[in-house]
Amino acid sequence: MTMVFLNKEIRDGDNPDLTEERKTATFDTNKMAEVIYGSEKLARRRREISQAVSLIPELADSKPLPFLSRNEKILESTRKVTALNEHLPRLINMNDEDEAWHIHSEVIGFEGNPLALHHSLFIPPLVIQGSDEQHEKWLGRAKRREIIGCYAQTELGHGSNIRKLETTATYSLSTQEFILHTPTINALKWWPGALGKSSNHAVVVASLIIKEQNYGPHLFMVQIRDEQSHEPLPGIAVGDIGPKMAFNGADNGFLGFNNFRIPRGNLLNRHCNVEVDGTYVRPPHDKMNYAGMIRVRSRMAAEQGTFMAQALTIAVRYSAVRRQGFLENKSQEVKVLDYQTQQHRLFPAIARSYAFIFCGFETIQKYETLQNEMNSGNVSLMADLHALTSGIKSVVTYQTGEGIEQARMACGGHGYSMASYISEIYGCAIGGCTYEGENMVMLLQLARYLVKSVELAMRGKPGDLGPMVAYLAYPDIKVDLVTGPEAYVKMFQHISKRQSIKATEKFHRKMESGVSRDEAWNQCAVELTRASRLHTRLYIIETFIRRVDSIEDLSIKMVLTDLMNLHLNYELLDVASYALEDGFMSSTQMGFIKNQLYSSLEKIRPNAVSLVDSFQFSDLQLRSNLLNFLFQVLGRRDGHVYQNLFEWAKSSPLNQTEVLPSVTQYLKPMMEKAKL
Ligand SMILES: CCCCC/C=C\C/C=C\C/C=C\C=C\C(=O)SCCNC(=O)CCNC(=O)[C@H](O)C(C)(C)COP(=O)(O)OP(=O)(O)OC[C@H]1O[C@@H](n2cnc3c(N)ncnc32)[C@H](O)[C@@H]1OP(=O)(O)O
Ligand SMILES: Cc1cc2nc3c(=O)[nH]c(=O)nc-3n(C[C@H](O)[C@H](O)[C@H](O)COP(=O)(O)OP(=O)(O)OC[C@H]3O[C@@H](n4cnc5c(N)ncnc54)[C@H](O)[C@@H]3O)c2cc1C
Repeated sequence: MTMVFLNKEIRDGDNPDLTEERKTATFDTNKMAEVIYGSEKLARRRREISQAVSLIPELADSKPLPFLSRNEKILESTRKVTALNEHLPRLINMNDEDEAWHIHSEVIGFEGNPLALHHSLFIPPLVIQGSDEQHEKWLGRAKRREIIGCYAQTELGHGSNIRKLETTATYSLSTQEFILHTPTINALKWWPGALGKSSNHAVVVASLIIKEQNYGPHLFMVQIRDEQSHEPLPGIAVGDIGPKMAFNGADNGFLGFNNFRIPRGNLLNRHCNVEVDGTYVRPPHDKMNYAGMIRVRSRMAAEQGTFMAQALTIAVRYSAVRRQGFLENKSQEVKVLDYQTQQHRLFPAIARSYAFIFCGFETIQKYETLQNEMNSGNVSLMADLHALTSGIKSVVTYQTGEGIEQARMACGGHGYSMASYISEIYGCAIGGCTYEGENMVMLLQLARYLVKSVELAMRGKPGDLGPMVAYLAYPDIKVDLVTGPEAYVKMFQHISKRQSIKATEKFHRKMESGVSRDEAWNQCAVELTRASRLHTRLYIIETFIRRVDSIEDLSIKMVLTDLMNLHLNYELLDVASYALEDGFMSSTQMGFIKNQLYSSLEKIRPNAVSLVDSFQFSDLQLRSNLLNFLFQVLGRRDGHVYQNLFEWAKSSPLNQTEVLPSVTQYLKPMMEKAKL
């Protein structure tokens, strides 16, 4: 029987320790899901989709994924994604990217699949950079999945420094074609997802050469495999790059061109062009060809926030059923969730998950505004959003990695087992520190923007600062943290401003002492990245406060206020040394922050399970309950962990036979030999 209590679904037969947690929570998890996902409709749609997926057996994993070999993983992810495509139009709104993302994560898990990049990195650059005529030619085919594509930018020798990509696209005046060529091994495309074995088309980024002049990286639509035989076309070398830390259900690949010709019309030319006579038509912004990367980065905060939320759902539920050690009552061991250290490990990460998701919705909206403006020829918002998303991408991926690793450790030994699924989530999430721009490189991009802003403020032009950096010109007025969130923001603004100014001044001093600009920049790089992180963390705090301010439901507002206070105190404590250094923060204030932090942990404790339940991840999504399989495992909603761990172990392929060949071939002879 299911009893609904503030929508927390207390189910007969659930582990009583979890039931107890759900009963004591002070808010309605459906209402919280509406805040997390943006509206009642969006949250409800997620539940409906999860429910629909759970009723379609062919969308379930046919075996536990960690027991599969690489080939089996690719076969399984391809089976599921093609089966899913058959059902999609019935299950989701096909124009809704969030619904598509959600359903893929239910069905595929974190292993990746050969069509993931088709939708997220092949179609979007075609939409952004392709002309109407090019949309006519390829977009329909791509959307109907008549062709499969990927995004091939990174090379063996260059990823971060796009300007130095070595793949060339040389315009031939005589044939009006581009000749794609890979001049060296280093110039092989390397890493693109789904390139290795699955795609037959690629958006290829290559340096455009016209009459021996290099115009820098441009995007080209390239067919790489025959549509019938799927064999590589003559002049193309393509294959898989081998197993990776995660994403092993996907075929990241390499690609080389041997003077491979494509028509002039294959340069994606909505914003730039090469005329028949070789005249180059410039785009409205120098970095227009990088716009697709801003798009992906703008989605990463919400994406990474949900990755961390999944690991935390597993760890918090498990911590509520895991009993070990004693507190006051010596007759019953305590739930490990009652230990302050466990709370300190998990609750700030829950707060960050919420913060990243809220911040993510704002950045996605900002990108949509940019996209609309770009479509009408206005590129003035690009620089701001590039700077902002560069910082956010770097901070959230790093902190998500930290949070997931804490979740793993919080599960003790069982966290280390793949039965927890946390290692797979971790491998996928921390890829984000590297893909879409290596974190240090992107922090330094934001630092360029901060340094310029400080210079403007120093030149007495604070009016020229955008709203995101206006605080760089604010006067330093001491704050009383007791007054609430605004005081925390002001304290953080002071810290961030001071670090940006210090780094800029150091950079200037270096140059004044005769060091070249680039060398001076490098000698200040650590300080500059610190400024970028502080600026970004301040921005995330502000978005959290804005979101909580906008909530009307009192019970939700109260628990989110607790979570926000935890976030404010945890973040400020983490960077307090910057404010102690110049006396802006006193040691009394430092003590106040710590006490607030500990009291926030206590306030959140009764709501912890419901805070993670509110993300409403299905057991399938957490790989914690596979259809047709009894085992699975740590994050399961019903909390029956131990018997399912035992089922999991019994299902290991190693246990399908009592005596393994490793024993008969090697251990037995060794032991026999030792007896002689
Ligand atoms: C549920 C389970 C699901 C699982 C799936 C989850 C996730 C997905 C899985 C896997 C990942 C998938 C895909 C990954 C794809 C990729 O990684 S694609 C490759 C991405 N590559 C990069 O991001 C490369 C990073 N490098 C760069 O972007 C540029 O090289 C860099 C910006 C660092 C430098 O460019 P450069 O041309 O050299 O510029 P400068 O440094 O000289 O700067 C000049 C000015 O240009 C401004 N600028 C730079 N970029 C932009 C931009 N995009 N927009 C606007 N302006 C830009 C820069 O600010 C400088 O301005 P100022 O001179 O300071 O004014
Ligand atoms: C899971 C995954 C999926 C991917 N998918 C795709 C894809 O679909 N398509 C695609 O084209 N690419 C893809 N990539 C490639 C990815 O975009 C690049 O690996 C990434 O941009 C980093 O570039 P890099 O490998 O050249 O790192 P490098 O730049 O070589 O980084 C190595 C080190 O050098 C440092 N460094 C480099 N430059 C600077 C600098 N200027 N200042 C300071 N430090 C610096 C970095 O901080 C880092 O510590 C993927 C990568 C991964 C891991």
